[in-house]
Amino acid sequence: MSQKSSNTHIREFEALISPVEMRKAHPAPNTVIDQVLDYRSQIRSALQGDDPRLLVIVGPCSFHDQKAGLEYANKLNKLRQELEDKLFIIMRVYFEKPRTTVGWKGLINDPHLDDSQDMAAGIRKARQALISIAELGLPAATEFLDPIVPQYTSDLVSWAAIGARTTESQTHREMASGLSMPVGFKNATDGSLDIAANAMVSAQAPHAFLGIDSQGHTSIVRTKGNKDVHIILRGGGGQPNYDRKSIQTAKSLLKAEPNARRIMIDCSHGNSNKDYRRQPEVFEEVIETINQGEQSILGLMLESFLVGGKQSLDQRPLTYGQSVTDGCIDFETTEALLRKAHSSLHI
Ligand SMILES: O=C[C@H](O)[C@H](O)COP(=O)(O)O
Ligand SMILES: C=C(OP(=O)(O)O)C(=O)O
Repeated sequence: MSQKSSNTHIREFEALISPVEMRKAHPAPNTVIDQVLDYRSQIRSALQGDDPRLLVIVGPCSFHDQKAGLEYANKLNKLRQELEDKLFIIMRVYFEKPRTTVGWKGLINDPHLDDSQDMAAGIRKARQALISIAELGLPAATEFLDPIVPQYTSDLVSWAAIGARTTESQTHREMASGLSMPVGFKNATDGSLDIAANAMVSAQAPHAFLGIDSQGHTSIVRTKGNKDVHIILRGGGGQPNYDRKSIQTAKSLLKAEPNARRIMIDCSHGNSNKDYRRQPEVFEEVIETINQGEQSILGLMLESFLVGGKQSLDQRPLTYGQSVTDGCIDFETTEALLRKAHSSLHI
């Protein structure tokens, strides 16, 4: 009898409902879709230098709790409406966490936070959260990690990131070339910018790759290429890269069109040396750089939640509104920072 030679390390396969069935069960109202399309086109204008407002991608490191996430979204949305003449505020609604080794992989992978990995519920919860946030009128930003996921959620996303751990991956560049929204590529965790610059070239080109269609059928996915791409400077290798010299280095590497704004600065991660309390000083220094005439900066990213810091998932009960992944600044600090930037920005 011949021995089985494939799937020897697979425990089980569990079928998932198709993207079209999921979208039917949790439909996005037409008004919401129109708004997503409008937000994407406003981000494109900012990328091209036609809209001078500063993008601020702000919100929890990971979205783990519907109630706290929506409370945060409500507060942020009020601030967004107040400051929208100078700041284009978009909420970080991150459902997928790429880990350095192992750890909780986000709401889509493990929505019950107990290693049961009920991804069917995870995708459903993610979609429900995105609909609720969109219904407030607040644009959503997310990181796409698993190339299957966009078929389930991307209709509700205005801006997407490819993370530092996947920017060099061909699979992620191919996915980005087919995404419908502007995409930012992080520099590598060791600080190198080349992989992000290469990702931007790759994602602008058409590709063909294997994926699923809206019916869930395995398909050859042929993309048109996505011109709406930029770099995200997140620091790395023990060094920050939000200073003027690093911005000049990124500019010469990218050789961007004269008016384009193709650089976003992440105030967290390597730029804060993973100390969330340092995010405000990074943010304020970049605002100062912009006020001194630097025109290539599209926006800033902040990790922020209701309560400052982070907590371990081993701790129960969990503290309401506090990050279960990277440390975040609290909402009060975030609000003060954004108000100050709004009054000091010369745009
Ligand atoms: O933004 C989140 C984390 O920095 C990223 O997912 C890596 O986390 P880890 O190093 O704790 O695994
Ligand atoms: C994982 C993230 O960042 P990075 O890819 O820069 O580590 C993130 O922004 O959540």
